[in-house]
Amino acid sequence: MPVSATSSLVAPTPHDNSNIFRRSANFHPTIWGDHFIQYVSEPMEIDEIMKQIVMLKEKVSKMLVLMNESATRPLEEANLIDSIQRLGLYHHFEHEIGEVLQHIHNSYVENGAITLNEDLHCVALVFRLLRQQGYHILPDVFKKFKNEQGNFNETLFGDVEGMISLFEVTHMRIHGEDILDEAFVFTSSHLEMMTPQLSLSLAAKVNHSLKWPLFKNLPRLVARYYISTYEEDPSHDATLLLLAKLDFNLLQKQHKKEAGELSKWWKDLDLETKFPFARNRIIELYFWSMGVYFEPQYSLGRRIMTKVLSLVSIIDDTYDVYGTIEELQLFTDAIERWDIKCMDFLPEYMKCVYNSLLDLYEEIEQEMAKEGRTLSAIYVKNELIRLVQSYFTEAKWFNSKYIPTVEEYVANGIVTSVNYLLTAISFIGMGSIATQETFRWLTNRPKIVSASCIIGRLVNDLLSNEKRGHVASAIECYMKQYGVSREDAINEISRQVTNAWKDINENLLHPIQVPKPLLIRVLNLTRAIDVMYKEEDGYTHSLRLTKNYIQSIMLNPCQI
Ligand SMILES: CC(C)=CCC/C(C)=C/COP(=O)(O)OP(=O)(O)O
Repeated sequence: MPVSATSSLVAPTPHDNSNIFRRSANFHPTIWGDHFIQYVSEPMEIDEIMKQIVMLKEKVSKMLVLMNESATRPLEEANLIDSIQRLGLYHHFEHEIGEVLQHIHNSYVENGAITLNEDLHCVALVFRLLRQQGYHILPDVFKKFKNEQGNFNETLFGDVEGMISLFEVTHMRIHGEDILDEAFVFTSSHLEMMTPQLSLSLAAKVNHSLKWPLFKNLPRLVARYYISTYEEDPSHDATLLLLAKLDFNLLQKQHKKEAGELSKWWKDLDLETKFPFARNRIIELYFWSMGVYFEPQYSLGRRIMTKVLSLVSIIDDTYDVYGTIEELQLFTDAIERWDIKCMDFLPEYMKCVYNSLLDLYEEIEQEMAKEGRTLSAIYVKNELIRLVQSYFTEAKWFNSKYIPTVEEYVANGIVTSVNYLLTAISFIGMGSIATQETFRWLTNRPKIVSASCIIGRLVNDLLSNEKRGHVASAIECYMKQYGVSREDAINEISRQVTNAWKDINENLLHPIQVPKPLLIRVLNLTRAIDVMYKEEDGYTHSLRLTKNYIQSIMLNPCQI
């Protein structure tokens, strides 16, 4: 897909700006202001904590090795691994966990089928852990929980833990797994009905699972929640809990500092004053980037991703809300040419974002040069150009009141979901495993990334379609094309989202085409959408759920 300039630049005719009708979206102002800037100069004082963490890690590592050597109790092993993962510690024990799961696979799986003769919770837990690891396990093992009529047994209603575990599994289902489609309907509907009869704590657990299923949640949010519930469980392992808390707090300090540095960068550019019509959400964007990779070594990736997103967000608002079609033509041309000289041809207010974008691209090039990966930067530039071209297509459609077909809309909308660009940027932060070959793979629009883009576009449309002042959303396109009600269109679009998740899940199973850590970035990008667009557009309206997320993982430390 070559990128080329589509029209020539001409200097804008001087005009009286005050006569131009400009739309306004009235976005709420920043919640955070300069709050995070104070953390830039806060001392890290990590030596003592690091020593403690190293010691605790050794203990947990020994626990895993010992368990693997004496491996006779799969439930115990699976529970330990599950706790380590939920507590946000997986990255410390990747190797040991891999060994234990391999052992479980060798001992309890034959021809893809789990042979464990255990209760629903145990079977579902082992299934989930193995599938998460990439093993292609068959869901036939759940047949034994069905009755002669082929329905799931009503006796399972008494087994809330088992029902929750099965519900969690269903989010990893792939195409053709009818039994897991049925299990999803069975568990979600019955768990919801059961909550009034449960104890307060169990009902809270059920409600949390229903709203934030593990597989679709962001790992830091999972960790913060689980650290508090694990502590309340009398059978918790004290070593594991202490390690989780210390590690969480240490990382939180790093995240706060990084967010503070980005806040300062944003403030120094003074983009808030220069683009009063745009959303001012630098901290929300850092949270988004942290969702993609939270681990300490990905600081560069988080920095670059947040900066790019903050400029993309201004550009999106310019195309959706503020810019006239003539101005947008000029900006699109300038981006296609990618040349600082184009600044002279842009309206005054656009110059700053154009200049900042070119500066940022230079920063990315320099960072990549340090790692001997200069060529990688070009993929980011190409994705940015495609994004802006697609924004312009939407603006032209809106301007001419054209309602595209669903196919036309989605082909363009998967680009404006921003996830192709974000995947390329996430690879920038992954070091040498993101080779030229993997970037080329990305350029060929692999299914897993396209599915993530489809989810990004459609979920955004499902949650914000009523309030949009711009191009017709997927729902409206579908309603017009097929002459159906809004409700029917929403059902169909939701079905497409479910299917796209199945594509993602399928492409995470072995054999995989690129290193798993790169695929995890795509998964996390998609999780970020699920979290951000939970009950509302939590990016635009960040005062409620998003604010709580940020407070819980970026500000509130765990009490030791
Ligand atoms: C993925 C991220 C964090 C991108 C940066 C900001 C952005 C464009 C958010 C989506 O806004 P929107 O809901 O207005 O998008 P659209 O205009 O495409 O509907």
